[in-house]
Amino acid sequence: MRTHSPVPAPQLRQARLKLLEGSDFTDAAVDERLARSWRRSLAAGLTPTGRLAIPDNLSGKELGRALGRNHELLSHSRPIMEYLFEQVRHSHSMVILADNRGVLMHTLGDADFLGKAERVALMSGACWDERQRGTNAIGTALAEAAGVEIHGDEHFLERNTFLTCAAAPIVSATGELLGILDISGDRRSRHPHTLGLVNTAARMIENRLVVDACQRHLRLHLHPDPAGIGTVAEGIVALSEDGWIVGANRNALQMLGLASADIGATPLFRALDTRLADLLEQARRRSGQGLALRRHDGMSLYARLDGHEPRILSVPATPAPKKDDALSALDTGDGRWRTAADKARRIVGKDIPLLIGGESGVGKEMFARAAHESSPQRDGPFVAINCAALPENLIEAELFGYVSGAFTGARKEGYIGRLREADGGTLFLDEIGDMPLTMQTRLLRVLQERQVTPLGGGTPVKVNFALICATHCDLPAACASGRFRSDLYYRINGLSLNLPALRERSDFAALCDKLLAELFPDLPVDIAPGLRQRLAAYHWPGNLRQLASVLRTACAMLDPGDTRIDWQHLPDDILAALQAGTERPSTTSTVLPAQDLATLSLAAIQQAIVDHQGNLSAAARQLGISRQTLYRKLKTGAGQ
Ligand SMILES: Nc1ncnc2c1ncn2[C@@H]1O[C@H](COP(=O)(O)OP(=O)(O)OP(=O)(O)O)[C@@H](O)[C@H]1O
Repeated sequence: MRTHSPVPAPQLRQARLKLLEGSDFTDAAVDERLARSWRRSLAAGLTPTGRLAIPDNLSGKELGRALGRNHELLSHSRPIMEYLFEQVRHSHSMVILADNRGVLMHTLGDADFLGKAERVALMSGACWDERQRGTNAIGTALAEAAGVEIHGDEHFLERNTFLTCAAAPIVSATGELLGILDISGDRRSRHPHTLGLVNTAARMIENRLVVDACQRHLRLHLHPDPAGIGTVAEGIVALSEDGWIVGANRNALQMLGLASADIGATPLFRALDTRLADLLEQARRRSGQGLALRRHDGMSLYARLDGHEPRILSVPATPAPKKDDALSALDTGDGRWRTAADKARRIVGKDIPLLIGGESGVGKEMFARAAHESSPQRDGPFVAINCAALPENLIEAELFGYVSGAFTGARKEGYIGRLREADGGTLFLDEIGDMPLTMQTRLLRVLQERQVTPLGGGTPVKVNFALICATHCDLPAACASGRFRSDLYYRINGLSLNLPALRERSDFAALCDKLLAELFPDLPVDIAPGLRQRLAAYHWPGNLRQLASVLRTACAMLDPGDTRIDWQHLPDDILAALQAGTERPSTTSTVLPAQDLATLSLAAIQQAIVDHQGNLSAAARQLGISRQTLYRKLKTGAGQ
């Protein structure tokens, strides 16, 4: 556990003996970390010459699942492990990747050493947690969350003392310990630079993971020396659209004086003497050249800005004060969503109609309900009508009601209609752009006169409701082409808000946690970190509705007692999309070009219809969209 020359074996053996006798063994031979590790080994019930209590290799099936869970880590580590192996080839060594439980995932080794290694279970599926194998580089690096070298007799178990090992942790963009990279070899092959080599390789893997996980974010590549940017020593910071640090590698945390717990909880301006808007302005002025930054203590840092330009800069750089209402209960941290909620809060109860735009499934109806529940009329009814789903010949009767015997098939006692049902509460007209023109005229009259006349005559009845409309379509364009009455458009558009598509949101992880907590309030289900990153990069044509449906299905696939969603639990269509690489590609914009998106959506819809032998309802269910939405998307080439 050192970078200088190893301590002679007899001295170490004597210190270990003292430990076993319960006397003080700490002296120059045993550094602090090694002493801690030996004590942990002893506390786990191990003795240096004792036999392993339980055979701990994972079965083939368990290993397969572990490999699935660590898919991202493995795919980024493999090329670097191969490179590393080239450096140590013919030195009786092997390169090992272990997961965050110490289970060996992948090994590359010299043939002559592999046989020896297998005898002590240095092979895929074996677990090298300290509690099972005593002090060893992999287990101890995990326990200490730091790079360590364990040489010869520093190993707690006698059977492992022929080894020399150096291991370094691999940490995710959000500070989670993902696994351990290790070089193990015959103790005679020890090289003083091995730990440095492993540490560097682990940082290279981390940098790849951070860039991959934060593809859709603006990234700051930092170093105190301009020449350090782009090297393994660079710091990488990912920023949300509203200027919060949402990911970072360990180099960056060190450069900014932050801890991993600060990721997601720190705005950029708290770490650096700049705000996101100033940074972007500087980047624009210096077009492509490096940026000069300063920490609050005056230390200079140089940076390069990479990734996507935020689309919205007008969001507040500090989080809005926590509001205890139904809208804040839906707030999972996205800047654009929060801005929309703040605006909605200002108009509720003020007789200003709200018009909510956004793609299908972004949560327009949930937003409308929450706006109602955050309003003074929250104790009144919330009446939701989907204008696209109502058959044209029934819509009039449904909305305005009718008197007894108004038409064949009408209820004997008549019907007051949905508009009157909303009296004293909120009327939510979903897909208002799909309302037939004749109906638009009647609705406009109701909104102007504030009274409803039922079909078949009868006296007009006063109504009083707050109005919220939602649409996926471009209403100004519909007005221009005569499909929507512009006087109605102005009447319903007191305040218009656009909710962001899921792929544009910066709070994917928090959103998943919220959905999972809602689905399983009593079970702490989570998503394997690698998979979560890939899901975050997917383009989600069905938005939150699709995400909720995928998580629901994945949860249903969990074995009893399992609480982690991984690749094998995903529905086939998502799995295929992720494997085919149809996640959001890293373009220079946070949003896919509309044309590409339409093509992808259409392809996904057509595939779903084929998968379900033409059954549109089943295809819509699989995609997590309504049947009407599926029809519409087919009609428009998946454009809206
Ligand atoms: N904030 C949220 N938290 C949790 N789940 C949400 C949220 N918003 C939406 N969802 C999920 O997405 C589904 C669709 O939401 P909603 O019906 O509000 O979307 P929409 O934009 O009105 O869709 P459409 O345009 O197709 O009518 C909900 O049933 C719910 O499962």
